[in-house]
Amino acid sequence: MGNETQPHILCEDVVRIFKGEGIEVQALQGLNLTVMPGEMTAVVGASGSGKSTLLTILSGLDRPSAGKAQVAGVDLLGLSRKERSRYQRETVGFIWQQTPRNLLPYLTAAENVALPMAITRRKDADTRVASLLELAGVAHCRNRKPQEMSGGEQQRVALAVALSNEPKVILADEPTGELDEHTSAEVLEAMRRVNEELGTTTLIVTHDPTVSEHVKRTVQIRDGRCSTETLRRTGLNNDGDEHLIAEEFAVIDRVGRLQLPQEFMESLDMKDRVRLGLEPDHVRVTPASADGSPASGASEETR
Ligand SMILES: Nc1ncnc2c1ncn2[C@@H]1O[C@H](COP(=O)(O)OP(=O)(O)OP(=O)(O)O)[C@@H](O)[C@H]1O
Repeated sequence: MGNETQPHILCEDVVRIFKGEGIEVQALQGLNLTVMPGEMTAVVGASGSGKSTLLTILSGLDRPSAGKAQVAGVDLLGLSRKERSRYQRETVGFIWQQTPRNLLPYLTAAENVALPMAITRRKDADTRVASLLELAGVAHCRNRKPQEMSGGEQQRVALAVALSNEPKVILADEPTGELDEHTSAEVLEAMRRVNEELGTTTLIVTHDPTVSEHVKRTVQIRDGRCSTETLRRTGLNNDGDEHLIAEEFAVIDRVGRLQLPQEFMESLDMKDRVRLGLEPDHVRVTPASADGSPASGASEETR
């Protein structure tokens, strides 16, 4: 399994620039992301924020213009063609939004799950097919072809397919994008169960904010960078009952850059420059007026 104290997903200052006729789009603008082994993380963001670009890079289908991207110790910048197909077959498993991309229409669920193992010549394929379909909650679909299954069942079979060669990391691109809320919840629940039982590191990229309710960690991507993170954990209230606690954090990178929430900036009319003050246990950020003097109501730093 390699060194499990190393991140399973590591992006450092990842930049992806698309150049067209006279225009240049910076889809990723120095993105930093670390996902440790066994974590299940959702990356959420508005349309155009760079989510698909990130997933395409992590899946080995595209390369960053600059920066470092590693998955399970594999450096995605320097992959040869052969190494890339091995990476895609054995190191990562994929679930795409469009079910035809996940499953072959003329094969049954069991045959779809067995197919990647035929390529890697696994000897335990039969028992794995049964146990993975069971784990994904679709054992009853074993002999059905995709068109004989609901959208949610197809995505859960896709999860079993993605797991067939025991990947270290599952990458899912909008896996619930074409499903209603109830069916989405079933698919996400299956993903959570797999993550808990097999410990497979899971990254879900989505614009659907309800996905956050099913994972412990949600990273918000804005303008091609990770801006905030929400961590969820269970805690006890005064009556001793368990309840969910969600805490939002700003992301700070290795050189100290962080993004202030838009609403904070608007509320205090912060633009162009701010004053920073180091306090014993926090850093103070104070708006400055255009000429550099403190904005009205803001206190001057005492020396
Ligand atoms: N091949 C490409 N050529 C030019 N620009 C691109 C290309 N792919 C993505 N972009 C641009 O990069 C930015 C990020 O796109 P990306 O698809 O990663 O966003 P997204 O968050 O996945 O959006 P959505 O949720 O709509 O899929 C957008 O401005 C997009 O127009």
